[in-house]
Formats: sequence, structure tokens, C-alpha cells
Amino acid sequence: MDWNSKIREILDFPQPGIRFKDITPLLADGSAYRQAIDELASFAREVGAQLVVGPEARGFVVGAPLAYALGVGFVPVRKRGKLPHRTVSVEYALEYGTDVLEIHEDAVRPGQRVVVADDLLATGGTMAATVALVRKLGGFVVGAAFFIELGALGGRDRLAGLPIRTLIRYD
Ligand SMILES: O=P(O)(O)OC[C@H]1O[C@H](OP(=O)(O)OP(=O)(O)O)[C@H](O)[C@@H]1O
Ligand SMILES: Nc1ncnc2[nH]cnc12
Repeated sequence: MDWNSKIREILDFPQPGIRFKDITPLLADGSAYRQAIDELASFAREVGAQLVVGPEARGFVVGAPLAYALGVGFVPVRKRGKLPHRTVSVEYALEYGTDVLEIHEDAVRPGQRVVVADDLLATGGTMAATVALVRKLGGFVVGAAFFIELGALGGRDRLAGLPIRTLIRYD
């Protein structure tokens, strides 16, 4: 699959200097979307995923179908104040700002094998925070799956030691 042809670049969104990778063309193409999820599902099976955790919002369009393909549960990580039950939280930085991410305190069982999933790995701040939340609950993060990696931003270094699968990398 020519993944690059399914990803649109928007310059200076949401801030000047950002080259925004827009995955909506990939999502709109049913066979490309299915193939993307199937490739990440192969990886998640290899690492023995028992649960998928994905951060709001684009992590939901990767993580939820990935969980469905695997036949395991999906747990949302959300921005501050959105989850209704008791939460644990962590502050994080991303390519264009800082925020707080939260997870329900009972969302992961201790020792459960978790794959974390998102559309894009940039600085790794979002995914490092997601991994930290899973570990706070006692989960065992066995891998991280993304459609896109922006290699120049060094996100891989923030996830040191974790098996990572991405469909396409931009340097
Ligand atoms: O590796 P990082 O530097 O953390 O950047 C990657 C994150 O940034 C984007 O999410 P964003 O916070 O823009 O939220 P959205 O998914 O709600 O659009 C993207 O979907 C990743 O979650
Ligand atoms: N360049 C980028 N494109 C799309 N989403 C992003 N999240 C962080 N950096 C991004």
C-alpha cells in the first residue's frame, strides 16, 4: 500500500511551522483503512495484546477498530475532565502545547498485556503519557502501534524499549 498517497499534508496547521499530517483520506478509503488496521493487528497479535488503550481523539479511530480486530477490549485515554468515573492523570507536552491526560482508575487489570495505539508519533509526549497511565494501573505495555511516525521529532526515544510498529515514517 502506498500509504503516503492516503495522507494529506497541511502546512501551518494548527500553528505556523507545523506540517500537519491529515489521515482523513486514509480513513475515507475503506480498503486502505482496513489494511492499515489489519497490519497493526498482526503486530498486536505478535506481542500478545490483551487490551488496546488509545488517546483522544485520533487514537480512538486507530485503537477501537484495532481492539475489534483482535477481539479484545478498548480503553479510552481522554483529555482532562471528560471521563465520568474516578481517574488517574498525567501532564504531558506535545508538538504544539501541553495538556493533561486521564484514564479510569479501574480500566486496566494489573499484569494485563496492553498495546497502546494512536494515529501519529511525533515528539512521543502523548504516547509516553499514555504508557505512564497504563503503568500506574499496573498494566504491562507490550507494544505501541501508529499509522505515522515523524522520525525527526524523536518520539521513539521517549518509548525506549517498547516494540513499535508504524505504517509510514517521515524524516
Ligand atoms: O507525539 P506527540 O508530539 O505527542 O504528538 C502526537 C499526538 O498529537 C496528535 O493529537 P492531538 O493532541 O493533536 O489531539 P487530537 O487527536 O484530539 O487531534 C496525535 O493524534 C497524537 O496523539
Ligand atoms: N505534524 C503533525 N501532524 C498531525 N498530527 C500531529 N500531532 C503532532 N504533530 C502532528
